[in-house]
Amino acid sequence: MPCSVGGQSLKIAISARNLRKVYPGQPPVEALAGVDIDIQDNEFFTLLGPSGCGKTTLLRLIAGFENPTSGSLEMFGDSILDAPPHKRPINTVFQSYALFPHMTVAQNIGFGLEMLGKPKAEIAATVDEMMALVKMTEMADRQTSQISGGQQQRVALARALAPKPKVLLLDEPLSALDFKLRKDMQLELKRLQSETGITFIFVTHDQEEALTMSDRIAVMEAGSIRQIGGPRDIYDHPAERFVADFIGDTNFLPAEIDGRDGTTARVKLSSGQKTTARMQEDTTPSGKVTLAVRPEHARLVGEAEGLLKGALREIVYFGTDTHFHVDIDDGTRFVLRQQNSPDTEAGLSQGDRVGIIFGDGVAQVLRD
Ligand SMILES: Nc1ncnc2c1ncn2[C@@H]1O[C@H](COP(=O)(O)OP(=O)(O)OP(=O)(O)O)[C@@H](O)[C@H]1O
Repeated sequence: MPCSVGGQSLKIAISARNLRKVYPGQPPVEALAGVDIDIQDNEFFTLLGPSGCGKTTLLRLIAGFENPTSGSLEMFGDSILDAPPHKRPINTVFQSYALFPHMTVAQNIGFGLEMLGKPKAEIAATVDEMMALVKMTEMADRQTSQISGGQQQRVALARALAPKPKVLLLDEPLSALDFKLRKDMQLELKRLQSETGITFIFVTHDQEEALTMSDRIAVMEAGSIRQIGGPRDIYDHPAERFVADFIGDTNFLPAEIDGRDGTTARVKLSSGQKTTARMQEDTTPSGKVTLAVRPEHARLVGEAEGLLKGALREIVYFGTDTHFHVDIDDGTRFVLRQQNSPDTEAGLSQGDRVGIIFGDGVAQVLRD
């Protein structure tokens, strides 16, 4: 199913409409509550959300390990609901790599191809290609019980990529790795995706991981998708309180809508000062609203210049940056994060009256 974004024709790899999954039980669990999603061919797409929000269920429906209760699910324009898992050009990498410990690296990578009955020469060529791709050629003859966790992860990836699936599903594949290895593998996965051109659908509950790796992110909560967008879009312009809260730290401010021009709203803050804020195209807020402002997007100034005014409550030094906690006069707490330089904090102490400013369009109007 082609569609057009910015004049470019894009193919949709996976498309779901009103996809529901209810697990039977007492009471039944609605794991997906009507999901609409279009995942483009060749993109690194991430499903992000807290534990139990339905990420794995959505992957399992796409893979064919579960059937939906209702709704449609298409791959490149054709329904896949009647296709069993092995007939879908989709492969999955799980959190537990599920490698065969008594087989070598090369045998593990070639195993799926052998099951598919591919000719020996083709298997050998693909295994070589995959080992080079994940940089494991030198370990071809090692048993997978004799390699490290990070290397096992590479082998699991190579094995999943070997049959050249059109879509690769990755269910928290980095969560068993330590911090440093995880960082390295994040970059590695991104490289693998762009080199192979395969659509990656990646599941994580780690917001930083999602922001680092993804072309687009779907933020999920309680079986629903709350927002889909690029990392910057999701971070700088969260559409609702859940997204703003789940991804990074945010200040929430009461305000009143004073007019609108497209996606720009004129707003009046509790101090009576006016500024402009961004809003989603599909919302029509009026009257009292809540704004979100990231701590690093605001600056401390003298009280007279402030859009908001208040008293400095706490100064917390973090090495690279300092957090300033301000009790605003309307009773709310505002936290600012400023990068440290030799003159940061100069002359400021607890109890001082201060002003807070942020640029036009920096604040985001949240959906109710
Ligand atoms: N086989 C099942 N039978 C009954 N309920 C299930 C089953 N699998 C998942 N659930 C429930 O469905 C909801 C969604 O689960 P799912 O595993 O999709 O969430 P998740 O976002 O992947 O969570 P996590 O990050 O913890 O893996 C949860 O409430 C879970 O308890």
